[in-house]
Amino acid sequence: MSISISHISKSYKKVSALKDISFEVEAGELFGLIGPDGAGKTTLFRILTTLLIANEGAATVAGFDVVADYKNIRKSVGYMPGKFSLYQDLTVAENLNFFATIFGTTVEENYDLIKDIYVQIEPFKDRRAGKLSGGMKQKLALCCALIHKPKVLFLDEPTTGVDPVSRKEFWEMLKRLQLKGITILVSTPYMDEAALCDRIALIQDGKILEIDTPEAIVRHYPKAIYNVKANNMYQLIKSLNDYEHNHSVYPFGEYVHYTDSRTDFNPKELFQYLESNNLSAIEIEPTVATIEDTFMELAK
Ligand SMILES: Nc1ncnc2c1ncn2[C@@H]1O[C@H](COP(=O)(O)OP(=O)(O)OP(=O)(O)O)[C@@H](O)[C@H]1O
Repeated sequence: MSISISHISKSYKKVSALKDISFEVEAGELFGLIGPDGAGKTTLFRILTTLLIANEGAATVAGFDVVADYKNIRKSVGYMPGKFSLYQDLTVAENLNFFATIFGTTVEENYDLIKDIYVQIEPFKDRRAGKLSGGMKQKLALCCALIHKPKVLFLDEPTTGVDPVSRKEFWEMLKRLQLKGITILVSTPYMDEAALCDRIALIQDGKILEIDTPEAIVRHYPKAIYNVKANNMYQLIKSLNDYEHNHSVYPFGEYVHYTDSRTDFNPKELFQYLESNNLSAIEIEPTVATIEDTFMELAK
């Protein structure tokens, strides 16, 4: 077991950020914490990386208790916070050397681990970190979090604000790091990234809604789901929301995802209803649920 969290709660005065959270992450797992802004992801990361103390509960990381053994945890984990936290006035190379030095190691000693990532930012090694693009900053931050060869890597929303190509590359890098035996806990508000994890925990308002593999989470979706389209998106959503039999309605790309409250739902009936609401070019097709659908259903 690489991370074990048992009944953790944390409040900031009146705000209850985490409410009785428990789950475990296996050694070598790529585990995703999926939830919207304010769900409590950063608070949990800060507790696990010993920067914050929980009000209740206990947790261990790499076998060490987050309170009693905090010094050992700091040596064994890498943490990439959500906000860029490297030294903006130091160059790429200086930042990396700095982090290696404070962990009592050298860039050369662990170069193998970061090589794949570092070669991409090496052409800019003399550029100040503050002057890098978003994707470059993210790669440098990842190199700095890895430079002491951590057993467990914590990545808090590493792809927020990063372009789609860099996001894809980043996840490919994570998969390669996982193959090197590093346990990874990564948080993201992007549901498409959830599918790339071995297991995920869906979190909202400080509570875990479900924990499972992405495939199983989608399989547990309880309803038949439909892609609905028409000539006027705004009017379509309004009409569906007004439809007395709707169970859920929300925009999903160019479609609206619709579920019906009845077990004997007939799409033709809905078609006629939409027509009577002056909509045209209507399409109603069954579709498969995504993690986002499951999240919306559980969060209802
Ligand atoms: N230092 C603080 N003082 C008061 N409230 C806080 C503090 N830090 C976080 N909170 C509140 O705790 C809740 C959880 O915040 P947290 O930052 O852990 O969520 P998050 O899932 O990481 O979201 P985000 O991506 O917005 O940071 C939110 O309601 C937030 O406003």
